Amino acid sequence: MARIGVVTFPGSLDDQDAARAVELCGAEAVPLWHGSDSLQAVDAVILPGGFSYGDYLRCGAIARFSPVMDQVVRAANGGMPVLGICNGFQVLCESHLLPGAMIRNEQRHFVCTDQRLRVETNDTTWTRDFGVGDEISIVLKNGEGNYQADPETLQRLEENNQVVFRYIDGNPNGSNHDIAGITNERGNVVGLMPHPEHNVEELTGPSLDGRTFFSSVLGFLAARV
Ligand SMILES: NC(=O)CC[C@H](N)C(=O)O
Repeated sequence: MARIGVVTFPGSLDDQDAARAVELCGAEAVPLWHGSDSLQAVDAVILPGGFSYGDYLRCGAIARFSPVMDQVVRAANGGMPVLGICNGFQVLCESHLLPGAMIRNEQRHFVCTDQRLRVETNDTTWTRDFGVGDEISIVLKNGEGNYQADPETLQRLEENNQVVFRYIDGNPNGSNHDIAGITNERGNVVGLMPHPEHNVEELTGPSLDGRTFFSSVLGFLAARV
């Protein structure tokens, strides 16, 4: 059975939900403490949502220096699948595994909503089971989700097909190019502001679109063995 590591930083909020989603989708969730310098032989890593280190400084700016992140960066650069959800996406940007940065939402309010997204590429480890152009609904809940990058970076992301998700039916936070999620050039590292781990069960609905992230990575790992 595939082993998916879920990192817990001080202030992580959604690590338990991410672990539950991993198990519902048929893998073993392996808890990884932020102070550990071992990834415990996991096959993939999820950096979950929350308020790591209390969101002091920019969100994710302190978590980046957690000992476990040295291992995550090394593994990601070696091709391991890594998914950063919301605060996890912020940590991936702060760690320079993904380009750009997040600033406060344009309207200066915390946003909590069922957000419509368009899938822009399925050429990543975490989106291979989606169709390009699929429109999905995933929970969005953050205060610092306004994705910013310089014009050259935005152009490179667009030209390389590294924009993975775009907000549709309105931009909720002012993100450049309506960007909700991006990937690295290799497609193994994906970060997004919405929370797929909250869209995996009928009970909490409204969609089950989050499951496709987990089926995607599990399919990738199964094909690799
Ligand atoms: N849900 C989250 O992960 C929130 C991330 C971060 N604390 C923010 O408000 O932007």
